[in-house]
Amino acid sequence: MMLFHWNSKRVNGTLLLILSVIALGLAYWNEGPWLVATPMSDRISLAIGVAAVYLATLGWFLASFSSTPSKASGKLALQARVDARVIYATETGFAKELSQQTVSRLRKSFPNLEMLPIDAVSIDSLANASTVFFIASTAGEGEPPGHAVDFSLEVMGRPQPLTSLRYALLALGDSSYDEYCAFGRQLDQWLQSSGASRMFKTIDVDDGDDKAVNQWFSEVAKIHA
Ligand SMILES: Cc1cc2nc3c(=O)[nH]c(=O)nc-3n(C[C@H](O)[C@H](O)[C@H](O)COP(=O)(O)O)c2cc1C
Repeated sequence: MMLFHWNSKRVNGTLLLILSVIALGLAYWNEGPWLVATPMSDRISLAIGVAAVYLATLGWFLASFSSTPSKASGKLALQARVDARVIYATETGFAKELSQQTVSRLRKSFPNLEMLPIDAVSIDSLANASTVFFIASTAGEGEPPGHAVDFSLEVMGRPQPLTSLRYALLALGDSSYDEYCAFGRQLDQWLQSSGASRMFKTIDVDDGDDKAVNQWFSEVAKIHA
């Protein structure tokens, strides 16, 4: 379900709309020729008063939508912000196995971490996630695993708005194939073109290489909500 979020654009837009309605109302009220003269001092005081009320209202409005959450709502807000996932794309199961191990190592830092196969991921759920750990293998001749084909065509078909997403990627492959880690690389490129930020350099795993897998776990251990 999409929730309505008050961001600065919406706040500014709402204020502009309110001010435009007020301006139209005042224009109607002031029909007839406009008086061009130096305002009297009581008018100047009134204008300063109105400006002060406007600024105070604006300050209150912005503060109420962007301030630190109260204790009661803090837990909920934190959970919404730290929406972390481990997403895997696998042909023969290795990426899923590594995902399970990744989840158990990250559980303390990300209590609400979710593990998902890539075919269960929509662009909305990615855009709403703060942190994603991808583990993706390559199949065929440089192709995505079978359950990742729809995602690669439909979601990765063009850059998406993922600027608030940070990610890490473990690309599984075998350098004896011409298209080494091709799907992992496509995924990485697409995430970059979508504005997501890489938390650390993408790690390639050549034919299950333990050293690369251990490097992944040590990098992952440094990541916190
Ligand atoms: C039929 C087949 C095709 C593969 N094609 C590629 C490939 O094109 N490029 C590559 O880097 N690795 C390729 N691999 C290697 C796998 O990506 C690698 O073994 C990986 O660890 C498998 O992970 P998974 O079990 O999660 O699918 C292929 C493996 C198989 C069995």
